[in-house]
Amino acid sequence: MEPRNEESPYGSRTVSLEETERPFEGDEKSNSLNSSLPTHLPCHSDSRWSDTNIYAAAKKKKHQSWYQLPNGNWALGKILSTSGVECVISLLEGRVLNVNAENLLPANPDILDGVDDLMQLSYLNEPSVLYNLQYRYSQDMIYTKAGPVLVAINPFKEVPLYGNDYIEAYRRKSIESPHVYAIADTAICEMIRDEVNQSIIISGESGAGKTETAKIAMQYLASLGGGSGIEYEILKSNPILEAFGNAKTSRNDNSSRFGKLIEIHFSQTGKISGAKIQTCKITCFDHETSITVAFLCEC
Ligand SMILES: Nc1ncnc2c1ncn2[C@@H]1O[C@H](COP(=O)(O)OP(=O)(O)OP(=O)(O)O)[C@@H](O)[C@H]1O
Repeated sequence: MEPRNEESPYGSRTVSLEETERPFEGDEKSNSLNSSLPTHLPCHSDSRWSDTNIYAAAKKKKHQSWYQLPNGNWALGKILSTSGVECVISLLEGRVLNVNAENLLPANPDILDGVDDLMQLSYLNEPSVLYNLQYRYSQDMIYTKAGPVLVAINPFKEVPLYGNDYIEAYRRKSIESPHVYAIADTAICEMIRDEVNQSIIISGESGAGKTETAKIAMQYLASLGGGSGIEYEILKSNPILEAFGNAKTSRNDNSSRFGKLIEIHFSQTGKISGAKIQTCKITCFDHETSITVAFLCEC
């Protein structure tokens, strides 16, 4: 997460809260997001976000809204009334607050809960994105698209999303859910169709799951075969490299202490014909690593 933007309308403003005894009538969306959201959320004062202003949203339809609590968490609530810049909002947890409208962001209708592409959200603001990712994650849907980008959330447990059946289904395109297999498949198809080299960039903070994601993508590419068993040699190089270059850190028991650039070469027929793995030193910032593993699929 990026540090809080001090110029954000939500960052430095002191919010006065007036709680009343008004009972809350309940609502559909879970309020579990409130406690689990990070306390330091980046906010946007950019004009791009001005169309998400609560006035516009509240006037169009009586949407639920996100209210950023003074501790930085987002809480879902329903606007009861607006007067000038002030709004009365009823939070799911039961509190009714008198808040500045600029501290509110519109929430999406329930029908958009859990959409598999964030681009489908009517309101693409931060709490809505986080809510959608959390909603999917709670159902073991760890992959979500953000247009052409795949967002992967580390499940820290086995999820039944991998293996030959899934690989076959993604190859036949009988599954459309976002997945690393789908990304690898697109790269292969576009490489063959356009005869242009493809790259898959995997980035994230330490422990985010980059190395595992890279292995999953390689598993898919290896399933395309190479004829000489080269694809299995590529996969088997992982534990050897990890034995030399990984170490336990406070964030990850199996943390890569080097960056990796893996080139996979393909024949004209789309079979793996070779590979080259380059390692590079990673830069550490405050004991964190943010490395990028890049795949180059070359024909
Ligand atoms: N898709 C996944 N399914 C199950 N567990 C996962 C998955 N991705 C990551 N993990 C778990 O998270 C741990 C950390 O993942 P990984 O080593 O890939 O992180 P990383 O981003 O490469 O970290 P570093 O930058 O420190 O090397 C793995 O050892 C594994 O236990």
